[in-house]
Amino acid sequence: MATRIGVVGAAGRMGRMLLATIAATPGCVIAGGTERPGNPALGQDLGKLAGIEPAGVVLTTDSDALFAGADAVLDFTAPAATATHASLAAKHGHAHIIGTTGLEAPERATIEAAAKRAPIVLAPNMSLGVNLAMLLVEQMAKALDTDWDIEIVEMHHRHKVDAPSGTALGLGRAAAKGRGVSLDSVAQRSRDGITGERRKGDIGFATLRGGDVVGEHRVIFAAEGERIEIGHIATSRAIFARGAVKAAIWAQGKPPGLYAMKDVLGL
Ligand SMILES: NC(=O)C1=CN([C@@H]2O[C@H](COP(=O)(O)OP(=O)(O)OC[C@H]3O[C@@H](n4cnc5c(N)ncnc54)[C@H](O)[C@@H]3O)[C@@H](O)[C@H]2O)C=CC1
Ligand SMILES: O=C(O)C1=N[C@H](C(=O)O)C[C@H](O)C1
Repeated sequence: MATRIGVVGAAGRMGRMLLATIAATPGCVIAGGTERPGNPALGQDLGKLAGIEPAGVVLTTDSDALFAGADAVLDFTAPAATATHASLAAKHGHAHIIGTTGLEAPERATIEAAAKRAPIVLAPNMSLGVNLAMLLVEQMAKALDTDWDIEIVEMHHRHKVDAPSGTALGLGRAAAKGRGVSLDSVAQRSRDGITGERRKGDIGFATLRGGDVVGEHRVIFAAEGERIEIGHIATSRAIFARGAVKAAIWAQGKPPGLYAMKDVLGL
């Protein structure tokens, strides 16, 4: 039996890439796709929307029906929409794969509650490279003391609405974990004006936005006389889409729970 995978936010940048990736993955079929009311692509064939062969399923606004009929739903939308979708996943007990970033405490709480009734994979970055980098950053932060200043630089396309990126914050959480502290207690999310000297142990973030940059991240460990850098450059959204489809297949038959990409990738 094929794995039936749906996509919410199917007309978005990631949505279209996800549709094409599902169609190209052996053993998977497009179960459906949804968008917000008023989206000009509503009623279009999902294959056509993704620039591939017709899929015989059209774009609708009915996310409830999508969660009812799909084995897994991929969600790269926006925080409020993702919280609503998590409740639908809980209602139907079907897998929910969440890539949406910019989630705040209320949306996270809804997702955690939903994960008691459905398997949910939540990851700010679904690429193998970034998830490996997160593990390396944790190990490095554990090995290096606070004489090594940690700074995280990211750059994304001009349309991105949240900052710092979910991945940058994830890398920051990995570094904080390595140091045995909470990120909230050491994060410097931006700097401006007379900031005073750098506080020892802080983890700093710098955000760049421009053009069509898919996603670039650099974690810098800077000490007196030397510097170590771990970087990742995404040149195609296909890396995120492949990770999401892998997560959807992996989640089949898993008990309800909140999972991370490192569970999916076995890292
Ligand atoms: N975890 C990961 O690996 C990655 C995460 N992202 C994240 O995914 C999200 C989306 O990114 P993009 O595709 O670039 O944005 P986008 O703006 O191109 O697409 C989002 C789509 O979701 C739709 N949407 C919003 N509310 C909806 C609702 N209630 N029902 C159905 N559709 C709805 C929008 O109309 C839009 O088409 C962002 O939070 C981004 O940071 C992006 C790439 C990789
Ligand atoms: O908005 C994007 O495009 C991306 N968002 C994710 C993030 O916030 O980290 C992942 C990726 O870098 C692309």
